[in-house]
Amino acid sequence: MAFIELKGLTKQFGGLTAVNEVDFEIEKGKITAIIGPNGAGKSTFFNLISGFYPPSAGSILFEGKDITRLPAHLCARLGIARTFQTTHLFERATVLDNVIVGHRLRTRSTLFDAIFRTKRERREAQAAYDKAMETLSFVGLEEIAERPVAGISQEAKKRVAIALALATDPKVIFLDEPAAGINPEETDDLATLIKKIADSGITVCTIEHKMQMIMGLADSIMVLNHGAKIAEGSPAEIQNNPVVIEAYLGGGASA
Ligand SMILES: Nc1ncnc2c1ncn2[C@@H]1O[C@H](COP(=O)(O)OP(=O)(O)OP(=O)(O)O)[C@@H](O)[C@H]1O
Repeated sequence: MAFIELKGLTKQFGGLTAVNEVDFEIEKGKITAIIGPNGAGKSTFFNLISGFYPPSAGSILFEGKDITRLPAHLCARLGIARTFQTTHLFERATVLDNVIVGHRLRTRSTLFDAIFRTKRERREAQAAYDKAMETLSFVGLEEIAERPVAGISQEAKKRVAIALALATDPKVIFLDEPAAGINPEETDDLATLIKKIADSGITVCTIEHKMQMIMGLADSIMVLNHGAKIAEGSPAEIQNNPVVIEAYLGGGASA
């Protein structure tokens, strides 16, 4: 049984087919990258597998269970987490409070518990705090836990976004362009963190434009172009694939 199996995955927006009959498997414990030229359908594909858009056709199996039409919050409960752009963070809240929100998704106190501070609510609040601190330590942000997000670097914000997803104890984490907008040295540091996540047993699937980073990091790569899968394989196979080179260079170029 494949860990995640996609069959004929398709998404249409009006007359435009953004993702076109993609068959793909994501292997447990590995780092998989989705790449492709601008407008290839990467973000749409990402939104389909993390439950943010229902597909127009096709199916998604997670550990053998059909999750094709499962909404995002229920996908999260099964262990599927995704990051959002750093613009989704609460800038005026602390790093720690941002991550606690991620953990709370998984706890179950009702409004009654929250108002009357029941034992269960207090227990859950403590668990959320402990989990957030553990996650911040994992991503290397323990020392700035009490700082407002507004005052930290862009690279630290990227780590907060990842910590938020990790706080839900996922089996798989989907990263949306984790290295966009940061410098080469920070990109290397982030690649080290992504490797650490995979080494801890969490499957990683990432969209990224930074080719050099992906080639050194991914176990396998899937290439989308005009919504269709045009190649998949190891970084070496993808780098030497003439169809991929053609898609990126627009044909004709001999580079
Ligand atoms: N919500 C939407 N409504 C209509 N069209 C959309 C929507 N989202 C994406 N598209 C279109 O689907 C196609 C694929 O877009 P998508 O954003 O998935 O590509 P991408 O590979 O992520 O691009 P980029 O690398 O530029 O972010 C594009 O033509 C885009 O205009």
